[in-house]
Amino acid sequence: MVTTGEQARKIGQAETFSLASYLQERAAIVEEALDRSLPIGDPAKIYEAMRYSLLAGGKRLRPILCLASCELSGGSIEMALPTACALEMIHTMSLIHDDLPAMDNDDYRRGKLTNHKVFGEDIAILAGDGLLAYAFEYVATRTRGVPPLQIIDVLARLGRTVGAAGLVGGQVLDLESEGKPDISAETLSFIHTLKTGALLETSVVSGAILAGASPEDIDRLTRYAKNIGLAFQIVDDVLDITATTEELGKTAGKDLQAQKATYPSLWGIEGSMSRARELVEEAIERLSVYGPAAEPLRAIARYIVSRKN
Ligand code: DMA
Ligand SMILES: C=C(C)CCOP(=O)(O)OP(=O)(O)O
Ligand SMILES: [Mg+2]
Ligand SMILES: [Mg+2]
Repeated sequence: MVTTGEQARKIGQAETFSLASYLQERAAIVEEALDRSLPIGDPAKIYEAMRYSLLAGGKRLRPILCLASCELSGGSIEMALPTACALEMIHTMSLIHDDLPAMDNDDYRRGKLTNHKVFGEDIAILAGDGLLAYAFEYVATRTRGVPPLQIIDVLARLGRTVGAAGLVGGQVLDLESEGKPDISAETLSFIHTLKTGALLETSVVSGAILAGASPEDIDRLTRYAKNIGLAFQIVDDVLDITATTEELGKTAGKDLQAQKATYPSLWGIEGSMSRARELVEEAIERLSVYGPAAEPLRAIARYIVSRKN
């Protein structure tokens, strides 16, 4: 059974749960923790490059999911905050590297020039490496109030998530699929699941593990997370076509330009959105046993399909 965290209970019982204020409040907690997590060291240049991208804004969805799932599972924000920061460090690394000329070659990210445009390709590669390594150090050295075996479990899952069995593997397949718009829906879902879904899934699951959730709860939350992970990337591909560069904070229309295999290239915009909505509805059904305490996770799932950036 799930022990409901005090905060999750309060939020769940509120008559009108406001996602906007919830996201704003949680993003502020994450923002402050990220700022504190990485002071400028020596050599200053690399720390500046790492901080430039880590603190460039963004929705902070992965850390917010981790905190929400930890609270739903009876844990506290404090327990999950180092892991939440680490998830954002890893995500930021993936964006810095994804934007490099050798990969997607993008000039803008989060409304600012990309890391390599400001610091050069050499430093951008190293800034990504630095963030990735620091993420693991940060979880290992800063997590408090959690049994060591649970911390090790989180570290192992982070490693698997970011490696060839996860994000890195997905990025390889994404690059290899360029110029092959006839790719199968199964292959495309597999690419999405690895390059984007894996980290979103680990964001949710790591929060539950830190809180000591039961295997049944971890299984339920994993199913929820797999669905929202895939839905997230489908919507990301749709937004690349329907949103403006200004809204996205990154150059719109890049997928078409690079002849990426995407959901809209296979199913069209409406077909893709209805698949994303279906996945989100299924994700929400998985949470029915939790009652009002899971309202934040339900609202985030809906937001994934309604978001504008
Ligand atoms: C963009 O993620 C990257 C992927 C994996 C599609 P995001 O929309 O969460 O970016 P941000 O962190 O800038 O909000
Ligand atoms: C998944 C990772 C690691 C980076 C972003 O993927 P995409 O290349 O599909 O997305 P954007 O650059 O459009 O954010
Ligand atoms: Mg890419
Ligand atoms: Mg890209």
